[in-house]
Amino acid sequence: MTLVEIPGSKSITARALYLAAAAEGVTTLRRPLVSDDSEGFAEGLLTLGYLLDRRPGVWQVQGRPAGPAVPAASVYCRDGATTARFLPALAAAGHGSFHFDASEQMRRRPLGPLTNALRELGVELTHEGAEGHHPLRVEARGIEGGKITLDAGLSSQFLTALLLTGPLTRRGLEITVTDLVSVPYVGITLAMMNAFGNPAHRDGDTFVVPPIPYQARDYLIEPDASTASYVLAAAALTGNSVTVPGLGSDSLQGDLRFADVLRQMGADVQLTPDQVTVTGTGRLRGVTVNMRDISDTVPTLAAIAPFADGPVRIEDVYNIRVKECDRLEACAQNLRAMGVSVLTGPDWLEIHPGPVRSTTIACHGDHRIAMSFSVTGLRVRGGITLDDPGCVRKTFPEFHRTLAELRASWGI
Ligand SMILES: O=C(O)C1=C[C@@H](OP(=O)(O)O)[C@@H](O)[C@H](O)C1
Ligand SMILES: C=C(OP(=O)(O)O)C(=O)O
Repeated sequence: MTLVEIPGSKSITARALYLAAAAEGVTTLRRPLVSDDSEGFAEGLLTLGYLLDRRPGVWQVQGRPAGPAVPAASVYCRDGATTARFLPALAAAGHGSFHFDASEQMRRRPLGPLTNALRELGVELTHEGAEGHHPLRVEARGIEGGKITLDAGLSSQFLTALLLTGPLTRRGLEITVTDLVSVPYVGITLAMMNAFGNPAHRDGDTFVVPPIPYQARDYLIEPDASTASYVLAAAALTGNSVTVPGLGSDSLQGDLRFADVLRQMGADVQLTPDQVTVTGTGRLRGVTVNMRDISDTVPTLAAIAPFADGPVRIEDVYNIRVKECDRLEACAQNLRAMGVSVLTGPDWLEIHPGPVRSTTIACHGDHRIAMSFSVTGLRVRGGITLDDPGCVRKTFPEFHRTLAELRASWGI
């Protein structure tokens, strides 16, 4: 059995930073993720005038329930959709003139349902380029609050941004969703809002957020379940064993359900409240899985699928086409380049077992494509080459070292 320390959850770090910034008092965050996404989020807060002290393993944030501490700022959100979607909503609840922009990759990703909802709430917001995309300008004068409807069928982050902002409005928010993907991420949002003192809750298709202020606290960030998927998949694929401490049945993260997919495929999975162990059994069965709730792990499953004993069909994942890249096409393209037979539809892909040959993976600047196909490389003669190995910095800067250490401990 090999113990692997996985860095903190990107989603929980982003929410914790938002909640800490909006709370009354000083919050201490323990084991935050240190990566391009979370540093981009923290630097966005610094640009908005919040006070942050970042030491190894412990970040402290001085909360400001009134909103940004500066009258004007220009925030660069890098590639991070949590930064690019949560911070404009935070700024809108304050007072001042705020400009937001992001990388080319992030500029292409949708924002419209969120910015339309903010406008519906009375926020003066203009898109400077394409409508519904970064860059944008927010003239913030606080938010009164009230009832809105939202289409979160392309991204749950639109809903999370509004939920997090609800307690900063004067009357609170009632948000009715007409569609919603990535539901477990909304569960993380509500659980963390509750942990910071706001009793936000879901009532059918409506989310209710009373205008009750957040309170600062001490908060421990769990390891990232999507990041863990690579080492868990590596164990299942190579017949080895991996334990991830700090991530077990007590986790807030839906992506830990990826371990259930590995179990369904034949791996041995042991889950305790605070750790998960996956052991490969030498057998990987073909499966059909609906991954709407856990779509960040689609590339991980696609990457081990050719070694299953039957087709692997992944369904209901339309929104992976609007992630860092069109992940459905990127998975299919790279698998085909390795000689694997793949069928795709608007929201599904089906991968057929067969021999896999060495190739250069087109990462499309997407950390998950790079990390997933690095796992495939463990079973390919000659390995695989990545055209952009550095893109893993978005969520897991130490990925290549961690994988090399695993290989060394397993002798492969
Ligand atoms: O709220 C979050 O932290 C996230 C929600 C999910 O996005 P979508 O809701 O866009 O699917 C997920 O893919 C992303 O990595 C992180
Ligand atoms: C989709 C992802 O990131 P985000 O949407 O937060 O940029 C991801 O990390 O897989």
